[in-house]
Amino acid sequence: MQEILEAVHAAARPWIGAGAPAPGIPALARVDGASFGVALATVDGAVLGAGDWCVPFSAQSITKAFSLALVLSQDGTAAWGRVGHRPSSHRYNALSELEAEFGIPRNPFLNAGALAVVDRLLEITGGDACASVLSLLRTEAGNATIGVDERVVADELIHSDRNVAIAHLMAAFGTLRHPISVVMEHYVSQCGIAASCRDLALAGLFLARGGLRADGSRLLAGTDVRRLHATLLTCGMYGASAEIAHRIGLPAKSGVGGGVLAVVPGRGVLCAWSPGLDAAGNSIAAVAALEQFTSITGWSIF
Ligand SMILES: NC(=O)CC[C@H](N)C(=O)O
Repeated sequence: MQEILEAVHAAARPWIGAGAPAPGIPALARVDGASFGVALATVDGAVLGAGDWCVPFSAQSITKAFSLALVLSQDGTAAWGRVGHRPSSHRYNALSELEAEFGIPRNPFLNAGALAVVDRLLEITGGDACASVLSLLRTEAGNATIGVDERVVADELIHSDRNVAIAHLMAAFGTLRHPISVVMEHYVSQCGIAASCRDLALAGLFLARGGLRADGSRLLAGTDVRRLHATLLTCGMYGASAEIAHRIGLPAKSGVGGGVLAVVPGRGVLCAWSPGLDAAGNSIAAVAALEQFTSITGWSIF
């Protein structure tokens, strides 16, 4: 497997540096565009990687899968009453679809959907939404040093007009229960969590284990894991989700920090990272790496 990850790194090399950093978060644009890492954590306890696989980067929207898992663990099927599970062809921070659909976000991985999930998580945790996501990541990854990059958070709060507009629109429709400033603070802090490919692959293993955490306790029921996987496959890579399903064939979640997390149910979790993004907001080199990995190994849900 180590050789395969090295081959994946080599195959991704022509794509490293391609694309652009996320617009509107200057701290992300300062990350070295030549960075690349890929990690694999397996259900039988192996964790390995290539390139910058132990370097922390801004997890951004990858954290949306973890906050959703926490809400699903509490609410189960009822979670889907506040947020849909249909794909969107709009950008992750679009407003028009939300207005047309009466303030109910299409899916939990759009910014609107993630704000609705954070709003519910604030209720569940008694106001500690971001801390609960951080704690889940730290415990599952076995790394207490995973933290929030406050420079990224500060930059994002300065450039948050669009997300604040989304929150106001949802508040106008009655979708949010907490003050907009509180929801925004927790959402942006959650997005600002910095973790490495290694950390994220380990932290996501409960998805590959059918909902079981590292200590053997159950985080999610089987039905909720299945629904989370289906939503990742169809919505996790934004407007490019169908294209990515075609290329990689795994439930996956990207973030504008350049990371992509992909789950191989029953086998393990992959995380690839490289900062350059395509127009949909997905890392070009990370997607190329995951495509190469599934082509070599045949690990796919199809
Ligand atoms: N796609 C992403 O990773 C978007 C997250 C980013 N923090 C935002 O709100 O715009």
